[in-house]
Amino acid sequence: MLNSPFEFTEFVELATMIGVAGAGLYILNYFLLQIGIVRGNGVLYPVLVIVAASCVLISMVEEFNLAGSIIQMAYIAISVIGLLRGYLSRHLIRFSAAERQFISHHLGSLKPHHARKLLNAASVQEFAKGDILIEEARTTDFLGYVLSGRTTILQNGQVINVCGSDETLGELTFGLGLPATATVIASEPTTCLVFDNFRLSRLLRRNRHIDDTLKAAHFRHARQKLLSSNKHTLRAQKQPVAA
Ligand SMILES: Nc1ncnc2c1ncn2[C@@H]1O[C@@H]2COP(=O)(O)O[C@H]2[C@H]1O
Repeated sequence: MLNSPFEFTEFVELATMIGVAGAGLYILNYFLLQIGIVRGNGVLYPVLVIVAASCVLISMVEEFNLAGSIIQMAYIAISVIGLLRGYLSRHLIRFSAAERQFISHHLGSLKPHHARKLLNAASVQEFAKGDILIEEARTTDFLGYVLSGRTTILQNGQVINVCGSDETLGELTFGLGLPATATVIASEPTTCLVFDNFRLSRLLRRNRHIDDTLKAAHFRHARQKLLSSNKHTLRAQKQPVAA
């Protein structure tokens, strides 16, 4: 209880200062969001909103305002929901064995909740020996990661390379929108993680970080393929020509 008018005035001043600090925090937080320093779906933004709203709410003890209190309590509740949702999506994520194989080879740096979003656009598909996965010169919508099996890469009907497990196929057309550089045929029963082009493109448009990580993985992979293709060419050149 406040015993004297002096203490009451001090309390009012303290409450006002807390309210002003809360207002300042609201403005700062919003400014940081707009200039891209904090992310709306990160942890810092809702935490600062909770602190700011609590400060403004405390300042209303001195002069109650129903509409203002409702707004502050709603901000706190919505931020807590956002934090809970983020926590659950980060900690209750499961991956199948096939998905873990893909992540460990391609997306080691991607956070699990981002990897989950990416893999929600993929499904496991089986291909029989002789199935054509990609046709040269066509604008294919096949983007796949080989989980097991073997594929032959042909250009103008000539074998230029072979690709097996842990290799990606169709990444050039997917990234550039240009016709496929080669034909890809399953040379034995092959299992792939195949991405749904539409869902994946929509996700990458919305999430720059996943887009950058996937592109970097494709770029690294293209280098590996170039090296293996060069080896394949050198081996073919060393083979004696049949008389
Ligand atoms: N020399 C090569 N070695 C391995 N894979 C290749 C080679 N050339 C093309 N490819 C793959 O075959 C795919 C054909 O479609 P894309 O051009 O989209 O992407 C190509 C690569 O994934």
